[in-house]
Order: sequence, then C-alpha cells, then structure tokens
Amino acid sequence: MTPEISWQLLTRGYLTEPLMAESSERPAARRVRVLGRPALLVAGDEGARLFYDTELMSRQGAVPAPLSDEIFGVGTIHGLDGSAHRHRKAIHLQSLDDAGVVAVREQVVRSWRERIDRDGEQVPEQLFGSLSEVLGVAALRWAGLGDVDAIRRSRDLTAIVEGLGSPARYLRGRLARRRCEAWAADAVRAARRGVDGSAPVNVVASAVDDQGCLLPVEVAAVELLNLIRPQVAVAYFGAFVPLALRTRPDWVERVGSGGDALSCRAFGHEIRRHYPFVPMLAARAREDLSWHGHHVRRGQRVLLHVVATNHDPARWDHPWSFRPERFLGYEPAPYEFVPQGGGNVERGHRCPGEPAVVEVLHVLVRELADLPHRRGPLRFDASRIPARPSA
Ligand code: HEM
Repeated sequence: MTPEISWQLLTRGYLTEPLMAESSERPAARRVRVLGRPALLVAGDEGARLFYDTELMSRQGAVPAPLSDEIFGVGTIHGLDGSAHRHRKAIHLQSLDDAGVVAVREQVVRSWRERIDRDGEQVPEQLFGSLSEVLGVAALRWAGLGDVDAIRRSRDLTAIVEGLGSPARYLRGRLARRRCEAWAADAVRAARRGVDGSAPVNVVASAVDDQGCLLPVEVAAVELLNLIRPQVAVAYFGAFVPLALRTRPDWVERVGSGGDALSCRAFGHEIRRHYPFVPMLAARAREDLSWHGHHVRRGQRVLLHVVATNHDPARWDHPWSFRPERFLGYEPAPYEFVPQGGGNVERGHRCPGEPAVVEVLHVLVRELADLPHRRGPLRFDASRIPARPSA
C-alpha cells in the first residue's frame, strides 16, 4: 500500500519510514501520498539531480499552501520559477555576498560577546533559547533594523520555524508570522521613504521584479523575513554543538580557540549532515516522466528526502556516525550533501544563506568548545520536527 506521509511526518517526524533504510539496499525511489495525492519520494545524488533539474521540475504550488504560507509567507521566492525566481534570488545573493557574510559573522560575534558579558562563561541551561536570541539580535542588526524589540521578534521568528511540527505550534506560528510581517512591512515602507544604503532592508525595499516593478510591500516584507528568520534558525544546529562535542571529546581542542579553522569547518559540516533539520523538499513535475520504473504524471509532486540523502549509505561511510574527519580537506559536492538544498545556487533553489551558516556555525563551534562546562542533553527526539536536543 502506498504510505500517506503527511500524518507520519506529524507523528513520527524524521522516523517517517520510506527511504530511511540503513542498508545499501535502499530503493532509488518510493511511491508515497501527500495529503491524499500521489507523489514520488527520491533521495541520494541521483535523486537530487532529478529534483534540481529545472527543465523537469517546477516549484509553483509544490509546498502545500498552509505550510508554505506559515513558514515562508505568501508570494515567497520558494514557489517561483524561471526569470521571476532569478530576479528574486538576486536580492538574496546581493545581501549575502562575501561582504554580507562577513557582516553576518561580525554581528554574531558581537551579540555572543554581549551575552557572555551579561550571563558569564558557561553553556546556558537553555542553550537553544539563548542561541535564538543571540542570533536574532545579530540578524536584525545585520539587516539594518537595529535593536528595537529584538528579543520579542527573535522569539516570534523561532515560533514560525517551530510551526512545522504540530497543530498547536502551527497556530502559534501563524500568529507570530502575522506580527513579523507587520513590522517587516513597516521597515520596508520606512526604507522606501528614507535614506539609501546597502543594508539588506534597503536592498529588499528597492528591489524590482522581472518586469522592473518594485515588489509589493507585503512581498518585500516576506523576503526581508526570508533573510532574517533562517539566521535565527541556525540555533537548531548550534544547539547540537555540545552534544556533538560530547560524542567526540577528542575534537574539543581541535575546534576550540587553540584549534584550527579547517577542523572547525569540518565539524560544522558534519553537524549539518548528521543532525536532521529540514526533512524533505517538494517540487512538481512539469511533464509526465518516468524514473526508475515509476511513472510521474505532470503536476505530481516529487519530494527530495534530505535526511536520507545526507545519510545515503551508497555515499557516506558509516552514515549514522558523527565523523567530522570525513570533511577534512573535502568540500561536499552539489548533489550529495543537501542540508540546505543542492545544485546551483544562482539558477536553482539552493539556499543562498549556506556560506553564512558555515561561518556562523564556525563561530558557535569554537565558542561553545571553549566554554568550561559542556553540559546539556545527550539525546534528541527524532520524532519531533524541527529536531533539537532534549533532556
Ligand atoms: C539553519 C540554517 C538553514 C537551513 C537548514 C536552510 C535550509 C534551506 C533549504 C533546505 C532551502 C530550500 C532549498 C530548495 O528548495 O531546493 C533553503 C532555501 C532558502 N534559504 Fe536557507 N537555510 C538555512 C539558513 C539560511 C539563511 C541564514 C538564509 C539567509 C540569510 C537563508 C535563506 C534562504 C532563502 C532565501 C531560500 C530560498 C532560495 C530559493 O528558493 O531560491 N537560509 N534553505
């Protein structure tokens, strides 16, 4: 029988069965149902190549609207194709160019130092909450929005991401999104009235679509939030750092301030590969197609299983072990490692924030490795999306 995975995702989270086999016997694809509709679930390098083939796949309406509107917002880049998508993507790539990434890193270091000065040198009891605030303050300053209501806004941005996992959290996320879109729209209007500048809020406020028209305020607000919200979400990876360091105590010195940058980077990559965050991604077939004996009709969903791809036994040795050494001197190829999507960042939907996340994780790994008490939970609940360590 074809499994309905919507319900499984809600109740079993990352343990949703299809394609999670640990052996190399894993099938190339599985037929599933999403909200009652047939879909094809693919994984691994080959599956990712199919998923990111823009000739074959479209993103329009791929993520069910109730989910997309809550997590990303109405009119978001995630559902665009072709030249509309490329124009919108340019906003993000401009804000997250090399200088933008350096600025993200500087703001995170500053915000982290402020927290240490305030609360002292120890891993906070509630590391996830503390990191979301540190990263939220940093992201809002980076975007050019200053410190106004920064903590409350950071909590709302986290509530939006938390909305993925359960009906109660979803409702809280919708309310938080309404509040966030209101202040983001105000920020866009103020930037349109005010001074020019290179801060991301100004970049978004002055951006035009592929017809040369300014983005509607509501859409610009959604894109401004697309630049800020995911920076707060790096707290999910950051919260795994103490757990990862306890799994591999032999790496503590290598990644602390006396260690080396390459080890720190490898450790961050392995955190993004090993610990789950985004479970799967969605596209729709542009035309009827056939793949490994499965027929996919035009308009049907094709899903890329992110976690199964990052743990593909055909690609990764001991995929379920935390082994940062696998990334020493090795940068992952575009379709084998997809915690933030795969393929080409300019032409496809790969995450434009990936270089910033690599830098932020570098800072968090180094700082958390240096703190004297590396306490914190030793496990996480794999049935909860998004995952984070729990006591
Ligand atoms: C926790 C860290 C992050 C994770 C796990 C993550 C993951 C992802 C994933 C899986 C996608 C979708 C790829 C696809 O649809 O093919 C994506 C897209 C995107 N991400 Fe991230 N991301 C993170 C951080 C960031 C940051 C820091 C930013 C910006 C500052 C950002 C901005 C975006 C945007 C704008 C898109 C849409 C790209 C498009 O549709 O072309 N993300 N991200």
